[in-house]
Amino acid sequence: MKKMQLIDESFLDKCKQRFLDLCEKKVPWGSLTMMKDISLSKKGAVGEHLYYKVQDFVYDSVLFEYCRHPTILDYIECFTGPDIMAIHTMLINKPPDSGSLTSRHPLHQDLHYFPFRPANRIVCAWTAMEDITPENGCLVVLPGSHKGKLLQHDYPEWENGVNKMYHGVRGFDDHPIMELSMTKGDTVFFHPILIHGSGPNRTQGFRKAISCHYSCAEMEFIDIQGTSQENIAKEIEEVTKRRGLELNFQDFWKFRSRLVRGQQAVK
Ligand SMILES: O=C(O)CCC(=O)C(=O)O
Ligand SMILES: [Fe+2]
Repeated sequence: MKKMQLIDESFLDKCKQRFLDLCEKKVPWGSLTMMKDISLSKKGAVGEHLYYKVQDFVYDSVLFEYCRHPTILDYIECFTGPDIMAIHTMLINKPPDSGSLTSRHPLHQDLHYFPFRPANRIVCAWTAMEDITPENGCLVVLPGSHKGKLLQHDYPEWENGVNKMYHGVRGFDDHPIMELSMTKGDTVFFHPILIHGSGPNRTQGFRKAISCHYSCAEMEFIDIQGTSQENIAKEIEEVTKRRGLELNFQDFWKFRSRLVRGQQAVK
């Protein structure tokens, strides 16, 4: 589902400024995660040219307003019901590609990252923070793929390396894809099984989008042992350990989610 100019431009400009302030360390990072592009990092890029993502902004006073946007939540409620958690937050910046094509995002299903179900009660809102086209790396989707199953994900074998956590599915490169050109403020809502990704940014400008995954408050956490999600669980647990948190995959997701409407589930 795509909604035209759902979010107003001045709010998106505020988010952009927040991102720039974070890149330049003008505001403390706190519990935010700032991620560096692997090839731009090797080339010595800094600031907006280096960071491709800020995650975990549910406690950031500026960016969290996106997750609580009343119009977005009215659409989200159709999928989740009245008690809504923001579970995964990202502002994705695509700096001009260094020529190594690391600004691509491989085709994937977001459910790969989530140890809770049911999938039909999870939905992503993704808003273009500027005009986004095939040239600067728009979203690409495989229409109808949300009716499929969760597939095996691994790091793609790209010549110049792959950014952290960019796992992808294999065998879909020849499938017909749909490119989602969007103007600033346009928002897409999509299912966590939908196969999607994004192309490289071949322009000299930046491409930014802000997104939040939501779920109903009463999700069931699942044991992913013996499933295709073991590899991402292991990777996430290693990262949290390095940060001194020692959270398991399930607790990691509980820790970073926040109620945005209705009531928290009591368990
Ligand atoms: O904004 C993009 O390029 C796609 C991001 C995405 O699908 C993700 O991080 O899961
Ligand atoms: Fe995704």
